[in-house]
Amino acid sequence: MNDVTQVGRACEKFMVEQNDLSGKTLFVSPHKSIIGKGVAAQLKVSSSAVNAAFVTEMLSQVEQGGGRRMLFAALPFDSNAKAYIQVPEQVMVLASPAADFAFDLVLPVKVDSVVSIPSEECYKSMVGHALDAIDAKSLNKVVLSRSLQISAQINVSNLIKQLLSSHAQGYKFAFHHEDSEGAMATLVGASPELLLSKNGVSVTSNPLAGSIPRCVDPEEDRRRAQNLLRSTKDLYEHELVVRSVAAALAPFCTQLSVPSRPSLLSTPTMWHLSTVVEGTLHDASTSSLSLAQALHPTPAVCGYPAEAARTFIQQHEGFDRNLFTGLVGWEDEFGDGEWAVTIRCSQVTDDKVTVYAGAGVVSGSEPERELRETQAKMRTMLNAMGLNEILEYSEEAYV
Ligand SMILES: C=C(O[C@@H]1C=C(C(=O)O)C=C[C@H]1O)C(=O)O
Repeated sequence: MNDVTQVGRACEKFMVEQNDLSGKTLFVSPHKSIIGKGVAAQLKVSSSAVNAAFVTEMLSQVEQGGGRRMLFAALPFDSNAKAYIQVPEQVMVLASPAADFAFDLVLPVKVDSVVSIPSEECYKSMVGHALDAIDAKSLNKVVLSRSLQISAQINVSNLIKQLLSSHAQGYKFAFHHEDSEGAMATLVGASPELLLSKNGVSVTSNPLAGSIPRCVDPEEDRRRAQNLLRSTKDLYEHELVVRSVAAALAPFCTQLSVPSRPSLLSTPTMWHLSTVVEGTLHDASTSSLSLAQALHPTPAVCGYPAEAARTFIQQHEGFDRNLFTGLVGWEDEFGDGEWAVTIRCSQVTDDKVTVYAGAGVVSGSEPERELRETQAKMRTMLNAMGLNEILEYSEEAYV
């Protein structure tokens, strides 16, 4: 693989110099940027058919310029839905750009219509139903989401540049694919959540759960963060996720380190409870994607118990999550790779963009606050598109 340090800030230069990033596949983590040009092979298959042997076979069949052979993939929330795999003709591995370069972008975007599916009122009543199911002991946690379907023409290249310049941390991605209606689409996002990374025998997962929107007033912002760290409801919501991640990784590991308390992680719009789980694999050849699939969907995006939560989501959400709350990332021919949870993202087509967000519901959750949480999470994408005015947002809910 290219020496990331030698390449230095070449990626930043690359990003700035390119007028159009829209044709390229990107996965930019805090450490390195993987950029794919051209398409040597691509597949759209049922997610349940994707496994390590499948990926090895696909990589072995293509010619690829660059160092190690690599592929990108995006897998859906639902294992019966389609997964997308793409082997680029050429791959560049570069240092990640510092997020302090500015773009004079975001031209006004003309919005023809905005529809929330489900509507905000329906979202709140769905949270109410979930609380009834939790009271009745049918489940402990369910993550409920909604989508904003916006008729507008979004410049994907500008959107990616905005996300790169405003999110130094986290995982920025752009993945081009043919959507369920056969239209060209791009999954674009800046996810704060690492499902799994694997390098040799080392594995890391960084589940997030338990969240509160940030505040422009620094004192209030700090107060919210401290309240989150002490919130029994959020600590419980978080613990369910960490337990499940640790249990899924344990069979593959000789050693696993799981901190006993979460720490805080921030994005420009949110505070999250965060735990970094680190392990050592029995077998260095276990592929990153197969490990990521063993974890997915964690209770951070589905719920607990998983089956009851999945059924609740199918019966109530009323829209197709598709790649939202799935996973996106890359893997090389040795099985090393990085997989982010596809949250804080949008699906962009020629004339439409869909923005998604969800929130975990446990005993003690309140419908209005969960709705506010989805609004704050949607701001990651809306701000980057220059559509900050679309949602009415009230700070009052947190005073
Ligand atoms: C579902 C989303 O986020 C997930 C839910 C979280 C929560 O409920 O606290 C936090 C991080 C994510 O795991 C989203 O951002 O849309």
